[in-house]
Parts: sequence; structure tokens; C-alpha cells
Amino acid sequence: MNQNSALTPFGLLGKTLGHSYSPQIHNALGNPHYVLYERAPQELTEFLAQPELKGLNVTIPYKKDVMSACQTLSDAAKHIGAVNTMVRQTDGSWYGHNTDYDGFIYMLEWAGINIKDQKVIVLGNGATAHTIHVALIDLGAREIIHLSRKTEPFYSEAATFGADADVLINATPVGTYPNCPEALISLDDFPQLKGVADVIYNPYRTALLIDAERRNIPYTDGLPMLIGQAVAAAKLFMQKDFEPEATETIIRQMRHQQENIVLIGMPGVGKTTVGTALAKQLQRPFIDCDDEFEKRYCHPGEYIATHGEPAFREKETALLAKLCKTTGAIIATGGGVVTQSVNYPILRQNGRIYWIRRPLENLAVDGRPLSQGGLSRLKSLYAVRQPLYDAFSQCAFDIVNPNDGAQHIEEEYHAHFNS
Ligand SMILES: Nc1ncnc2c1ncn2[C@@H]1O[C@H](COP(=O)(O)OP(=O)(O)O)[C@@H](O)[C@H]1O
Ligand SMILES: O=C(O)C1=C[C@@H](OP(=O)(O)O)[C@@H](O)[C@H](O)C1
Ligand SMILES: [Mg+2]
Repeated sequence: MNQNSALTPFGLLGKTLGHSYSPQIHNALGNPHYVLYERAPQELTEFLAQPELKGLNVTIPYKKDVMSACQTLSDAAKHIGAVNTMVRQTDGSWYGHNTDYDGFIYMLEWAGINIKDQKVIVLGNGATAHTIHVALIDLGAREIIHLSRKTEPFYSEAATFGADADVLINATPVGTYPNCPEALISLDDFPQLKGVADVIYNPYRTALLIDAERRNIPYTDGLPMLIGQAVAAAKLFMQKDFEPEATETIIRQMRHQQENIVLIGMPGVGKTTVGTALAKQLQRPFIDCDDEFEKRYCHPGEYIATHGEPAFREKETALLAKLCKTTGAIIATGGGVVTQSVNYPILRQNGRIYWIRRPLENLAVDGRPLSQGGLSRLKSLYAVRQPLYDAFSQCAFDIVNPNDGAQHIEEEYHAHFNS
């Protein structure tokens, strides 16, 4: 190492870190001196002995290993048996705490999910589930049941334990990018739920959360937990308090950056045209699902004419599942995506869905086999699809001209994240 290059005082310690939001979050909290530290197990002791290090977050697989390097431990860290935050004390020793605990409690508060005297079902029995368990006891849960794959009770027993459960928490990685959408269970087995929380933050909405959203059950994804734990760590690192708005602003900003704009609507209504304009305005990537289909197979119209619509729908869903894992993009779909209910969680997981409308008389029909047969054919297609577009979308816009339409959608999108 260069003699003059000082070690950055704050960071995240782990074995293989890949992409992490932590530097971005700490930066937003006013700490530009936060980096990723990937270290092998045999390097840990020497690494932690460096006096330039002032504060660390710790991730798998080291949350237990670093405990022996901490002279003092918080009660939460002791009860949980894991440390995710280390703070250098004035005497040079390390203090170990667990801000995942704080982040979890923050997430529930943020979502308005009450735990006191409630029956809580936790999916999973691993390290995260254990941290959550300790927090749930401290919050006064009446009963906590962990469903798991390896030890009883199993996920298959959800109906037995879920009948009178108040809160459901997913503490497993099932449904995390890139294996999304995927859920361990259906909420059919939990008829009394008052809240659902998922520790996963990529995708933004797991299949479990989309299920909760559909049933109007209050829910939260794991981003408030991630940011809540970072803020709790930053308080210790920087020895300062943060206004509650600071945390809320970061949550909102990250969502704003990441949420896709998804366009649905009748064939020929202008999804591709409006999507192109939106991508340009917002300087975000544009994905046209029909174009992507054509790159891999052939023009969608030609595919339907040759192989039939069911074969097209199957290929289209598989392709959508790949394309819609992305974040921060503008996505124009093919007009028929709403005919397959399985497409809803795919589009919704990272997206706000806009239904764009124009009078049927004005729709483009060229190269669109399902739109052939004149206005009466379009009317019957619309009769079937209109309730589906309505159910799939969070917003609807009547578009007179594509640029104005893009402008209105952009305004709604920004307002949604700034309210
Ligand atoms: N609001 C609009 N007013 C008039 N013509 C439009 C409008 N939106 C799109 N068009 C035109 O309609 C045709 C089909 O638009 P396109 O974006 O390909 O629709 P979609 O992707 O929904 O099938 C294009 O020729 C486009 O220029
Ligand atoms: O409405 C439909 O079922 C279809 C619409 C087309 O996309 P556009 O909506 O872009 O025309 C294309 O996906 C395919 O021909 C099927
Ligand atoms: Mg199109």
C-alpha cells in the first residue's frame, strides 16, 4: 500500500459484497468516508486492528466472528448473538451492536404494523429470523411461530398456524432478485392478517407483498429496515442524531430512482411512442417488450399468425419475467399482457403501472393481428380487456398527444414520490 494512502475510516465488512446500497445511504446521511471492505476470514484480526478504522458495518458471514474482537457489546448484540455494527471507542477498543434490530423495529413503525399482544408468524429460522425474534419479544408479541423448511412447523402447516395470525414476516431470501417473483406461501392461509413485512428490498415488492397489496393488508418491504439500520449505525459512527425526515427522505429517494414506469393499454394506443418520449425526458433506459420479443423470435404479429396466441403468451410471459427484474427503467408492454394474471406480479414487482387510453377509432392497427376486423373487433377486444387494464394499473391517462401524455405521466410519477 502507498505510504500516504490512509484507510477510509468507515465501511462495510464482508467476504463477498457484490452490489451494496450502504455506501450510497451513508453518503446521503452526510458520510462520504464509507467504502466496501471485502476480506477473507484469515485477514479479519489484522484488518480490525488498524487504528484508522472508526466504524464498520458487518455482513455475512462475519456477524458472529467479529464478536470476539469487541470488548463491549450492547444488550441487543448479546441477545441476538451477532454484531452488524462496530464502533471504535476512545480507548481504541471496539464496541459491538446490532442495528439490524433497530432497523427491523423502524420498518414496522414506518409501516404502522403493531406487534404488542399480536400473534406473529415468521417465515424462516436463520440468522435474520433470529434477530427479528429478539425484536418481536422486546416489542411484546403475544406469540411467535417460525415456519421453516427444515424444522417443524413446516411451511406446509401454514393453514393451521395462520388461521388466527395477526402479522406475517418473511425472513427468508425466497423471492430475492434474480429469483423473483416467487413466494413460499399464499395469504389464503392467513385470513386475519393486519400486517405483512418482508425483509427483501430487491425486488421492491415481492410476490408475497403483491398478494398483501391485493388484499388491502398494510405491508412493507425491507428497504425501510435496510435504511433504518444504516441510520442507527450512522448515529453511532458520527455521534449525532438525525431528524426522522432524513430517513424518510432517503427511503423515498431510493424508491423514486428505482421504480419502473410500466405502460399498458390497447394495441396501437401509443405505449411505444409515449415510452420513448418518457425515457428521453427522464434519461432512463427504455425497454419495449415487443421489440425485445422480435429480437429473440420474430415480430409478435408474425409469431401469433404462425404459432397461435397461446404459444405467444407463454413466450411473452417468460420474456417479461426476465425484462421486469430491472429497476429505474421505462417499460412499454405489448397490449395483451393483461390477459395473463401471472404477468401482474412480474410488472408490479418494481413498477408503477400506467394505463394509457385513446378513442378506439384512433388506434393504429397495422401489423397487429388481434386488431384486424374493424372497429367492432376492437370494441369486443376492449370489452374483454378494459376491466383487466383497470385491475393492473395504478393510474390511467387519456392521451391526446404523445409528448403531452409523457409529460403528464412524468408529473404524476414525481408527485407520487414527493408526496
Ligand atoms: N396520442 C397519439 N395521438 C396520435 N397518434 C399516436 C398517439 N400515440 C401514438 N400514436 C401513433 O400510433 C401508432 C402506434 O403507436 P405505438 O406507440 O406503436 O402503440 P403501441 O406501442 O401502444 O402499440 C404510431 O404511429 C404512433 O405515432
Ligand atoms: O394486444 C395484443 O394482444 C398484442 C399487442 C401487440 O403489441 P402492441 O400493443 O404494442 O401493439 C403485440 O404484443 C402482439 O401483437 C399482441
Ligand atoms: Mg408497442
